[in-house]
Amino acid sequence: MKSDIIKKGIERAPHRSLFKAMGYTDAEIHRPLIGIANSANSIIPGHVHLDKITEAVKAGVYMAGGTPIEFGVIGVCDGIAMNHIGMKYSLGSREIIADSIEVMATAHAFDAMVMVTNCDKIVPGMLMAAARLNLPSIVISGGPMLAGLHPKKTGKVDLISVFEAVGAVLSDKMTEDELSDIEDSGCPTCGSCSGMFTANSMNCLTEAIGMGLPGNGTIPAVMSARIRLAKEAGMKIMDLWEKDITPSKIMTQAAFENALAVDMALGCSTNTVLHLTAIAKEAGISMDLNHINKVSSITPHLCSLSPGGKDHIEDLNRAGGIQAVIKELAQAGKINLECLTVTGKKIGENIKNIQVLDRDVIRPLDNPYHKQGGLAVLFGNLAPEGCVVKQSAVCPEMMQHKGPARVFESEEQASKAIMDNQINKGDVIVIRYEGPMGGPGMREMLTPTSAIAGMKLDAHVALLTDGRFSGGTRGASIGHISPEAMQGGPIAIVQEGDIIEIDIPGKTINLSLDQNEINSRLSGWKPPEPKITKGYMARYAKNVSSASKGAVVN
Ligand SMILES: CC(C)(O)[C@@H](O)C(=O)O
Ligand SMILES: [Mg+2]
Repeated sequence: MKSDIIKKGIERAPHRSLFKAMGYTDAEIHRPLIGIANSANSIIPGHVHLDKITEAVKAGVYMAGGTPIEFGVIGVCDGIAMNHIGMKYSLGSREIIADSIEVMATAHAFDAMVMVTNCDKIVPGMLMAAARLNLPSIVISGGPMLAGLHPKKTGKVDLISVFEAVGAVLSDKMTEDELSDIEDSGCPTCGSCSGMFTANSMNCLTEAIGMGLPGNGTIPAVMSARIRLAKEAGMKIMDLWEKDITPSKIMTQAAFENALAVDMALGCSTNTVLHLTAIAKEAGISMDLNHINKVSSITPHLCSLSPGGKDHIEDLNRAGGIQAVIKELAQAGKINLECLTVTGKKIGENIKNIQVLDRDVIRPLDNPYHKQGGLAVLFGNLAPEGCVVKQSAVCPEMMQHKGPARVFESEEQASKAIMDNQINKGDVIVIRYEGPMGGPGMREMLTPTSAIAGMKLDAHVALLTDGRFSGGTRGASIGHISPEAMQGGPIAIVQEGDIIEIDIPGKTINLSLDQNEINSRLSGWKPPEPKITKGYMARYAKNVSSASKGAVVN
């Protein structure tokens, strides 16, 4: 047993004595030690109940003959960090999460791991740790929040309704009283925000890649089935430990392909591109942006989920969840059924008796919501290394667009201009120096994109940035422009009024300037002073890679 190194033999009496100080019995010490990475806190709605999930996981581990050992993991609420300096610290928390789990598992010689997670950076951080440590591991999420019901109108509301309502109030399309109704009803329970935003995107892909049990992506946080799933995760980890089923046997190249196909069918967050790339790197697998277009071109978009569509994760769960989406894709040969999963079985066996239960929530492949998948990667003289858009949430009018650049050096400047009604129909808003190095931290910008949607400008205005977006962002919002401005990418030399041409079906994004002009402007460019000069983000900015490589810290 790996943990023998801390508990076996005469020399380890002091170590055992320390375990005994905590109340562990000899019997418990002699069993496999299962590290439980618990990211509970009282600042993320998706994490407030994770102590309950952890308790259930521990019960499962005990039932199956192991000893659970819990430790804490940090987590940022992107919603609360949104639109201020706090968001600069969010993406980088992913690496702290991965590193801190590596430290805890290695220092204490755990035999296997259960990762208790839910929200945006905690899921990928934990998957990165799982790949790096390569100990038998299961990821169990706290589950999605239910959608809210508007108290006075028919229809569902969610966190994005609240963000968009702000834009509606500022453009006199809604009263403050109605905003307050939506504020009170948009987030009705604990759990990760209820649409196909980043947290749920990553929880669903965890299931698709084989690292979460069936149901992990979609069973709502408030359902008792979620507690039962957590107990099963606790029991199952003992099975994986006995059979030595490690992440490297699950997160293979083929498993990443499966995850990408599910990503395209669901219409996941643009952030999945960053996170899958970063997890693949830890797993020793290469994932380049061109590949996303290849998968997207052959994988239809089957589910119409918020922010682009009408449904929420609770509807997807009712329709059969991720296993049903996998089944639908598998019937057309778009899934590798041989991939091993944390059930201890192959995907093909997991989906044997699965059925799609609602054909409007999970459409058949021959009648999809869109012929292509949720994401597109565009290339051109403005983004030589690529940029990402959630094409399934772009209005048809904006799939091809040409307009004058409106240039802003930060999210704050752009948000102010939008809220002060200084943006005209046809404009292409450019927000730069918000990249991984320049931000630093590649802020997610839900406030300006939601204001545009709430003001009903999303059929007329595009927004480009070297920063990133929320999974809740809709409209022609094109992020991750690489190389970023701070690294001398061409986005740095765009001037007010330059014409920008966007062609999402053609996968191109270009500045209507000849290359000599671009080169001459670039030769006069100098990087601005860093905005954060001390602490974690100053160190992060020095070491972070381009968004096109997953914004990983090398
Ligand atoms: C606040 C949200 C909705 O979680 C957002 O941060 C996302 O990325 O989806
Ligand atoms: Mg987010």
